[in-house]
Amino acid sequence: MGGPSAVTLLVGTRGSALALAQAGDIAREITERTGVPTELVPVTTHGDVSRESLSSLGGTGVFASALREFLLAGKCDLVVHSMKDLPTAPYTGLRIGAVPIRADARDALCARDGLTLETLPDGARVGTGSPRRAAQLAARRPDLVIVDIRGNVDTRLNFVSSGELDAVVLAAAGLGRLGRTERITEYFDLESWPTAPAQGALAIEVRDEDHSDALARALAAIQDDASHAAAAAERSILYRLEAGCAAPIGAHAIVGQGNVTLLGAVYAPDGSDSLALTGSGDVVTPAGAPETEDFVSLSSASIIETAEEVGRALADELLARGAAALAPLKHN
Ligand SMILES: NCc1[nH]cc(CCC(=O)O)c1CC(=O)O
Repeated sequence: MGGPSAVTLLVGTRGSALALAQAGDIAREITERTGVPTELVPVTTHGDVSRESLSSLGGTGVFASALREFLLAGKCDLVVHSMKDLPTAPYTGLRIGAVPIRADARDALCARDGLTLETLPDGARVGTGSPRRAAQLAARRPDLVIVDIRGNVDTRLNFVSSGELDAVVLAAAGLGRLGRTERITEYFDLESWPTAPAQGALAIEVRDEDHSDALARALAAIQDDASHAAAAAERSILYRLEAGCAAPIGAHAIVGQGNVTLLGAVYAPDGSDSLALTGSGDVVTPAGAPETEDFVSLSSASIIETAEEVGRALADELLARGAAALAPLKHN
């Protein structure tokens, strides 16, 4: 075997413009920070080619499974997922090796003529494929006509340019990665409009047993503990509720020095009711330990575990207060 300089890390990604943009960013960052060469390997998934709505596809895992099989088969060394599209159940043989610094977690309105949610005319047509966004829209503006749409980011923006819809709601992160933020007419703040668990975060998935030196250096170079812990806290709500990425659930975590705070909200699909709770916990790190590589990974694991515990406790509280009666939570 050659040394790390003889290895090229193969980065598996979906073939959509958004997936290629984010995987390209990660591949470039790995090479810049470690000197390890990287190469993108696009894989087509059922979620990319299907014209069915996200809710009818079932949501959970339609984008992830082809990539995961590709990785397990050894056809690439790591895959880049939008973390919000990644099912929360552990996948045998794979693990999340790193979560890089999270992008903007907010949702954004892209409306015609600079309109905002408040200034859209009565009965305006607003597109989204997400039951959570539909519920949040209906809660604020019951008069809106919510249209179930699918397609990649540019396809959805085109519904507005063509005049077919008055507005669409999209993730600010995706718009940013594609250089489309000039289409945003309003950002929704996370306290009143929490978004999908882990929205804006990427998950780098690797094979459990792959401990190659080049891969370990790549993962360490892009890992961001606070982003990982925040996304993990939000996702553990979904995991505990046995819900999928299509469930009408919003979450927003903030991981600061020594503390994690978490907001979780469950919506009735028609927006008529919702339940929002907050929780928090102290982040435990082994105090005074030297900053060795072992210390870094030990402290990551401990921050992430604490964050997940906060998410589980919040999910239990949501259930105790009737979340399951508000919305269909369990994925199929
Ligand atoms: N559901 C599709 C999807 N998956 C990831 C993103 C981009 C945002 C992100 O990386 O979290 C989007 C588009 C959107 O929701 O507007």
